[in-house]
Amino acid sequence: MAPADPTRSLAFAVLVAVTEKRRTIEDALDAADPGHAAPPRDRAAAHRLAAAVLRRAGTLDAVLEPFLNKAPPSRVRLLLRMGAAQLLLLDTPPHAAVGTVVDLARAEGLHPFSGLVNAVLRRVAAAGGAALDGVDGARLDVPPWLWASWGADARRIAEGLAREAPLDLTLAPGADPAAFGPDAVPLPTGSLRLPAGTRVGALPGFAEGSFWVQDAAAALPASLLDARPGEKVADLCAAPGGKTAQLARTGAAVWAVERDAHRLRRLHENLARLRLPEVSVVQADATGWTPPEPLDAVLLDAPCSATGTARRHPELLHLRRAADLPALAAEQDRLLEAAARMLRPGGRLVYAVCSLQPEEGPERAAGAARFGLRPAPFTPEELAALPEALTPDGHLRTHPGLWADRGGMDGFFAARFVRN
Ligand SMILES: C[S@@+](CC[C@H](N)C(=O)[O-])C[C@H]1O[C@@H](n2cnc3c(N)ncnc32)[C@H](O)[C@@H]1O
Repeated sequence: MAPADPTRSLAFAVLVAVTEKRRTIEDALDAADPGHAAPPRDRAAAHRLAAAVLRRAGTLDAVLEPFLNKAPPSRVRLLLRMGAAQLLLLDTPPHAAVGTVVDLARAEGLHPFSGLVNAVLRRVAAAGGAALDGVDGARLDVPPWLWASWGADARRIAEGLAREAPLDLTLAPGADPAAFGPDAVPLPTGSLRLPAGTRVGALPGFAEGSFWVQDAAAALPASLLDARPGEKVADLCAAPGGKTAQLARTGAAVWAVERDAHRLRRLHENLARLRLPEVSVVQADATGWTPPEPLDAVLLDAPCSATGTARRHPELLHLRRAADLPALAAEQDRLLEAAARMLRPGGRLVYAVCSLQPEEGPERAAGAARFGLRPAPFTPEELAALPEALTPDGHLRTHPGLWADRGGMDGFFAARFVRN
């Protein structure tokens, strides 16, 4: 029996853990490859393959359907999706895509199905790109409850989610965009964009702290807080620290508040790499934390369903449920109330979530008045670089369908308030 290819084995283990144990891709990779024993290239390839299967699962099933007489067992379906994804989405040569998945079927104890896997994938390979003709991938790849929740933007969002996300960087002051090579594109909002699949560790200036990784949309809420030198500012729910770094660069005195010890370590590491030791890092539940004195401004980047990041974390499309939202909304309200208490009268709050769900964005903002917060809408001047993200209520709303010709962006909602 041919040994299974390590990249495909790893990808399969990840897919099994995501679909059967409801793990994230990252957690599943860590469990399947403890201590990062696999070469970084294999790990990255496994991640890319698993992500492609999860991102386009509906499309892949529609392609496979005509070649199946009856529904295969779930693990066999995963193998078939892996094969079809390599053939149709990742440009893997047919002999490699089919042969490795057939070997994997045997290695995983699915011998009785290796003939079926071989026959179906050969037919998909023979059909080639034409297998995708007439398949409404945008509609099929998104669970119906999410599609319905995105209203008129659903199709554009789904089309954005179908593409791999580029790598966006926020540069430290003085870092030279030209050092990142000819493929690096400066974006109108200030981020620097590199092609999908760029390896972060290989970029110049990583160890020296010349940049941090942050989607172009994720960089907006902290800039919109407009913190100024000498102001006292809190970053609530701070790890891994992208927004803390932005705030610290303004010259404001920053408290970064994070509850989770493991994520706090990453925050410390990032701040050390970026040479931002002056940030006061606090391990605390933000709902119970009181600043030493009333604050001028607070950024609340609340925990959320994170559906806006599904380009980078396509498993979220499968893991999230509508039933998750009420508990998240209740926690977001508790955090909003706590944030309001931290502010001096006239102090500013930016509430942000990386969610596309109305329950976590506009519906939370609409109820903020009961915490003594009045709206301070963003202005067209502030969003001159991205006017399509300004809503009629003066909120920020980005989604993966925006900037389609430039590679899209994550979905974010942000609203600004002033404390009464
Ligand atoms: C959306 S992430 C924050 C991303 C971060 N602001 C950044 O830009 O890098 C949410 C974070 O909030 C933390 N968190 C969730 N609930 C919290 C609470 N009640 N108090 C403090 N931190 C909390 C989570 O551990 C997680 O690290």
